[in-house]
Amino acid sequence: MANTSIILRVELAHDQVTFGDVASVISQAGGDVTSIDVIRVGKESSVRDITVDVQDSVEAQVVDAIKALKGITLINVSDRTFLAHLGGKISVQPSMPIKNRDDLSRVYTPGVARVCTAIHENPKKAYSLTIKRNTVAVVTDGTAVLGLGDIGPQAAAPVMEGKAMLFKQLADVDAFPICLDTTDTEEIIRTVKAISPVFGGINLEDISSPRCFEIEARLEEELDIPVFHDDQHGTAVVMMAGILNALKVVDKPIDSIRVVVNGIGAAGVSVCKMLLAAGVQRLVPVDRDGAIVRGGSYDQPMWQWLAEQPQVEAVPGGLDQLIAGADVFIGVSRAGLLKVEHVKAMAKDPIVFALANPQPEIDPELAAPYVRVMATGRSDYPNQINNVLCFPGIFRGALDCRAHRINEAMKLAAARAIASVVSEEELNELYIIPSIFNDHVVQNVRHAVIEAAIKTGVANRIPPDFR
Ligand SMILES: NC(=O)c1ccc[n+]([C@@H]2O[C@H](COP(=O)([O-])OP(=O)(O)OC[C@H]3O[C@@H](n4cnc5c(N)ncnc54)[C@H](O)[C@@H]3O)[C@@H](O)[C@H]2O)c1
Ligand SMILES: O=C(O)C[C@H](O)C(=O)O
Ligand SMILES: [Mg+2]
Repeated sequence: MANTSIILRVELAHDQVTFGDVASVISQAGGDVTSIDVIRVGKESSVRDITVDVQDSVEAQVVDAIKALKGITLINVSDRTFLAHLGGKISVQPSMPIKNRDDLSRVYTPGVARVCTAIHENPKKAYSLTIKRNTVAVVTDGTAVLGLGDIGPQAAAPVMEGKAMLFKQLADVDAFPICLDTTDTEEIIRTVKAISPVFGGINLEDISSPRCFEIEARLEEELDIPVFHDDQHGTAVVMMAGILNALKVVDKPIDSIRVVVNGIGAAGVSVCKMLLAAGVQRLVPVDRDGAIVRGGSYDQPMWQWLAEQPQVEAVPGGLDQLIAGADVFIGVSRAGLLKVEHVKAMAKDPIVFALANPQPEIDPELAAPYVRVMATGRSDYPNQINNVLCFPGIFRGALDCRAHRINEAMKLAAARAIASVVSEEELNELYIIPSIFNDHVVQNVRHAVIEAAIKTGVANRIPPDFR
């Protein structure tokens, strides 16, 4: 289902094959030629780079078809996604060049010592005299990386580097990936606290549940900088923005809908909490062993909390039974768990948010004929519900007002701000959530978050545009 872009470097013997032959073989094998670069042209042969969009499932077929052509030598196949990762995706840039000894004695010893002393005497000066005011640590232990699961800290790094890129490009926040080689709750807490002095905020990422709940709660309590588990709250904020707008499209009030949430891990718990806070009256949380039911008894404290909420249904069962009659399905679980039969059994005008990455709970093309509003976490389909719509703006706002935490009011304000970027006139089934490239998203979220932080007393600084 996923598309990849590959670059084929080929040598064509002019007397045996034409470029037209190559293009038609590629298209017959299921590839789509998107660009051609001439690398070298000789009398007898030429070398070209052919960029081809292919579905993962037919990539090998396209390559084999090219190899089988007479007069073609396949020199190399490169995958543009891998090429984009060569050498990593971020680097550190100094804020000024060191051109002479004078510069050196200012940015380094002996000049730097006076600055160190100033911070030692007044630690708050770290915000004006170091990178602290604009720097966030993206911390993972590699245990719940996208929907890939426990792939370890080293393999998690490309995702964390990607988050750092997005922080910088979208909100000018300097973020740095910290991939920890431990899954021990206490050790993670100790380590994050120990590295925290240089950071203005901590973005926890892809740490599996239930450890993520305690890690976040303890760090929030023990640190005076904001700590935000993106998979929980970033996802819930963006989901809420999407639901607010999707409900307008189908014209159903929030207190009338029945919602099934599949996958009650880091993202799922936070999604459920936000839906309840927003007024959902009928909630069905489902995990791998079936529904978490009202009145049930669970070891996991967050599941136990859910079981005590009056809006959570008491009927046991699995997705197969419980999906019937649901107005909304929210998947934050794994690929392929929602079947077409499930969607067919939902209430009229179903809303399906299949948010597992990189593969959603249902292929949007399969679901399309039966859903009214469909959203996924991916950037290659309409309605991308991804926490990237939240984390850059929410941290931009929190850093700018030096909020010591990111509270519920700030999250709800962020959700409303994201939803409001789509105007009433623009709103439709295929456009319930703005694109991450819409400049208003980060600005609106920042503004709403600062306003909420000031109102709830967590801001330690009033930014100039709020004075
Ligand atoms: N679109 C987004 O912005 C976004 C954000 C966060 C997470 N996600 C996606 O959501 C998924 C979960 O992420 P997480 O961080 O919460 O991970 P997690 O490991 O904390 O939670 C996953 C949960 O799914 C449950 N699960 C597994 N198999 C199941 C099944 N067959 N039926 C029902 N539940 C099942 C697990 O028991 C667990 O509770 C991942 O695919 C991730 O990529 C998407
Ligand atoms: O990384 C993403 O694209 C979203 C989310 O944080 C996830 O874990 O899937
Ligand atoms: Mg994540």
